[in-house]
Order: sequence, then structure tokens, then C-alpha cells
Amino acid sequence: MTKISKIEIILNYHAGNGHAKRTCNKVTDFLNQISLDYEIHPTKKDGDGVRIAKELANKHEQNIRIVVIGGDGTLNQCVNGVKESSFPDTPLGYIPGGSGNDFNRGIKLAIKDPVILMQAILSLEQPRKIDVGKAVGSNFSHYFINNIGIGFDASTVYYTNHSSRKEFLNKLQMGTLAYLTNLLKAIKRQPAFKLDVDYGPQKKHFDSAYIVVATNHPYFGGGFAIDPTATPFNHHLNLVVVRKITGLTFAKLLTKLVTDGSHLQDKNVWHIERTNFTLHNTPKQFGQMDGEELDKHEFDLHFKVDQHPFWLPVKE
Ligand SMILES: Nc1ncnc2c1ncn2[C@@H]1O[C@H](COP(=O)(O)OP(=O)(O)OP(=O)(O)O)[C@@H](O)[C@H]1O
Repeated sequence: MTKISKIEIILNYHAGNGHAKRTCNKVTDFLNQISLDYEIHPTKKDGDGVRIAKELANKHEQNIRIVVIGGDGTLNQCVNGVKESSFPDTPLGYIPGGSGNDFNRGIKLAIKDPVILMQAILSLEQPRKIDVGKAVGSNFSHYFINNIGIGFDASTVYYTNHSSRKEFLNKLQMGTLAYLTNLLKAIKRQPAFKLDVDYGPQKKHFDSAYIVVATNHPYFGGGFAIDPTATPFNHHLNLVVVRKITGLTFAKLLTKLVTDGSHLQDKNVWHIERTNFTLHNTPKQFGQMDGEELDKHEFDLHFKVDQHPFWLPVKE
């Protein structure tokens, strides 16, 4: 059995409006009880997750485990930091503490209690490889754990992050509601746009794309299953494109999405599952990556599936 001498905790105190901090306190109380050495590396500003994870991976210390406590955005940064390091296959442990936590939903992480999860992380002999996506364009090269969206869902992320109600609703543990209320704003403001998809020998053009999500697993926006058929264990990414629809047609589609996932069969929805594909939209649209804003761009991105080892007790 591997002797673990220290836990390096990368913590985003701000994630989940204090949820990550409370989660970390429970974990460190437990580590104190079992007299296991640990160090907390707090993220102090945006981008710190990348820097800290890269530094820790570059130390290449044996017998330590790096454990991220935060939300999807923090885990995204840490995966990117490790991938940028000299040891890109350094495994990461993860204890969710965000508001949306779509990654742990997507990998079907059954353990909710942070202390039991920490115990499981300590008892694993081998890390588990889980799919992650990679998107590359000019001046853009990032791994993502959940999804990259262009258009409607990205505008929803933008309006949610800039909404004064987000913090209030997060405090009430109602992050999903914060997202939902901003859907209405996005419905009013998001225009249709042109999209070209290149997938192997085939190409597809959309004159009026509205929702475009390249996804590693079913969920976005704190639990909405945009593609219930996606799984982070099949070495594929899924792509969902919804054409611009309005009024009752949109409401019906949304109802199908939140109830039984039958929206995928709707004539306004197109989806594929591939190891790689390319997306180009025009004109500029909002983008989101793992719930973080990417601002407005004419994206020209090549997507491919990759994998990363995680200290997580998950099965396919
Ligand atoms: N000390 C800090 N102060 C302010 N922002 C920070 C700090 N540390 C990290 N951040 C930023 O906080 C943002 C949100 O983090 P994260 O996504 O982990 O939490 P969340 O939004 O609550 O959870 P989720 O994505 O699961 O809904 C990230 O963009 C990250 O860069």
C-alpha cells in the first residue's frame, strides 16, 4: 500500500459562496484527526488555479496527493495547470465545493460527504482516467472538464455572473435557480448565428444556430442534461446544436430537456458523438468554458477528446 506523506490542497475559498471553505474545514479537521500533514494553497485571483497546479506538478513529489477543493472553474484551471507542467499526467483529487458542480454529476461521483470522499481518495491505489476535452484555435488552447458552449448557454453564464442575484441565490444554495432566472434574459437577447461544423469527411452548416455545446458529459448550468447520451468514459465528445426557435416551441423543448431528455429527438436539435470536430461561428458570440466566460468571439476551434488521471472513486 502506498504511504501518503502529505496532501497539497488547492482551495478556492470563493467557490460556491463559501461552500468550498466549509468543505475544506471538514477535510482538514479529518486530516488533523488522522495526523496526516497537509498544506492549503489558496487561489487569490482568477488564474491562480493554473499557476498553483503547475507549480505543484513540477515539484513531482512522490507520496503526496494534490486535492482540488472548489467548483468546476477551479478544477478546469488545475487540470490546465498540470497539463502545462513538465509532468502532465500528474493525477488530481477533487472534492466539489462549487455552486454548479457539473463535473461530479457528470462522472456520477456517488460520495457526497467530503470526509468520506477524502478517505476514498486516500485509499485509492491507482488514479482513474476520465475523459477531458481539448479545444485549440489561434491564441486559444485549453482543456475542459465539462463543456464549451457558444451562444445561448454562454450568454446565460454571462448574465448569471453579472447578476446581483447570483450571490444571494447561491447563499440559499440555489445556484441552479440563479442560472434559470438568467435563462429568460438570454432568451430575449440571444440572436441566431451562423455555424459550420466539420466532422471528419462530413460538414454541416447552420444558418440559425442558437445553442451550441461541445460536451464531455451530459450536464451544464448546474444540472441541465443537454446531452443525456454523453459519458466521460467513452473517449468521445458530444456536440449538440439547437436551431433558433421561439415562444411555445422553445418552452416545449426546454420542458423535454428538464424532464425526460427527449429534446434530442426534436427536429430542431442536432447532435453527434465524435473523437474530434471543428466549429466556426459568425458573427461574434458569447462563449463559456466549464461555466467561465470566454467573452464574445468568432470562435474557430478544433475539439478533441483526451484523458486525465484523477484520484476519484468512480466507475463507468
Ligand atoms: N480568491 C479569489 N477571488 C476571486 N475569484 C477567485 C479567487 N480564486 C479563484 N477565483 C475565481 O472564482 C471563479 C469561480 O470558481 P468556481 O467555478 O470554482 O466556483 P463556482 O462558480 O462557485 O462553482 P461552479 O463552477 O461549480 O458553479 C473562477 O473563475 C476562479 O478563477
